[in-house]
Amino acid sequence: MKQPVRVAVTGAAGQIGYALLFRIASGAMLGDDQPVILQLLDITPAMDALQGVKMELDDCAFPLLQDVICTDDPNVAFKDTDYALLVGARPRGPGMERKDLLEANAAIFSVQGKALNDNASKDVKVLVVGNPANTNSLIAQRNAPDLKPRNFTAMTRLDHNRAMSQVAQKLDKAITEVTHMTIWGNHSSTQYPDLYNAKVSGATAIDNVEQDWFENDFIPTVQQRGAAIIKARGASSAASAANAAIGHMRDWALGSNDNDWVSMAVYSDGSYGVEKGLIFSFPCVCKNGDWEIVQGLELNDFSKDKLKATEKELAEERDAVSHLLP
Ligand SMILES: NC(=O)C1=CN([C@@H]2O[C@H](COP(=O)(O)OP(=O)(O)OC[C@H]3O[C@@H](n4cnc5c(N)ncnc54)[C@H](O)[C@@H]3O)[C@@H](O)[C@H]2O)C=CC1
Ligand SMILES: O=C([O-])CC(=O)C(=O)O
Repeated sequence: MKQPVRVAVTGAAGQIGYALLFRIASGAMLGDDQPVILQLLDITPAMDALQGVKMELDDCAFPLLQDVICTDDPNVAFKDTDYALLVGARPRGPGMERKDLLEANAAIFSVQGKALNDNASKDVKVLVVGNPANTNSLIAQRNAPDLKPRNFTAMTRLDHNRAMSQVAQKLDKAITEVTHMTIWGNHSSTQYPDLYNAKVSGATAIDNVEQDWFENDFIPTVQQRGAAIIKARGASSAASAANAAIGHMRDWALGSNDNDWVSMAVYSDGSYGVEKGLIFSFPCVCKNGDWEIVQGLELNDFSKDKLKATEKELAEERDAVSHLLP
């Protein structure tokens, strides 16, 4: 039997939390031989609701779940944690862009970055889900000087999965036929879902769809999918977001599929000309508990323009929170 690992989840009493915790406890994230201790953080007024979630976790009698800690103190939630899923943040409503949440949410991530720095395992793997996810991840990273910058990531896996699904449905193919998808940049309406490098049944995806569909249907559909869900459901995506978080962490911890890659917003090392230090979504492969940016992909002028636009937005978001970046 492996030693248990500690998994901190913030915003654990919220709607993504409700779709996420049971899957972590079941082994879907870290494997069905890996015992877990859940360390759940929410704000003080949510403690009753969080206790209710803990009661339900208990009532599942998950063999891998060794303990559940519920707290409103980030220093307790992040104590010795090996994985941290930072979900707790306000969601947007209709008519808002995700960056409109910066003012409400940014401060949360400076506090939590410091608490991670002071309490977490030095190898903690951090995934930021709360929006605007890339910039919140940057804030947490910059407030955690003793941790490795590459251990702070943000979630674009949901966009990646959305893009795969759009292509599969358009071409009437099984989802497993769609590979090598890339979301470049920000988890926002400037993100660039790239079909020049994606493949369908091994062939270049862009060659199998009309240019007009790619530019005027596919790209805006993927960019605006979060807003479409808010409009339809009256609440932002939750189960699909939790599913993407499971996929992101599972691949990072256990390795991504051979002969494919995944999209992860990670600390830019300057690859593809992207400003160093931004948390930017790239194509990544994961092995041995680490990620690496896929190098050498071709970017034509169209793609380069799209990368520049989303990079510019990320730089603007960063500048807007400079007071939180030590
Ligand atoms: N990156 C992505 O692909 C996606 C990101 N999101 C974002 O995830 C976030 C959470 O969404 P939902 O679960 O639907 O929201 P929710 O409102 O249902 O839950 C958020 C939870 O966070 C808690 N919270 C607020 N401040 C906190 C703090 N300082 N510390 C700990 N907990 C805190 C709240 O009390 C609440 O329980 C939102 O910002 C949303 O926009 C949602 C979908 C996809
Ligand atoms: O759109 C939102 O605000 C929630 C989210 O990030 C998504 O569904 O991609």
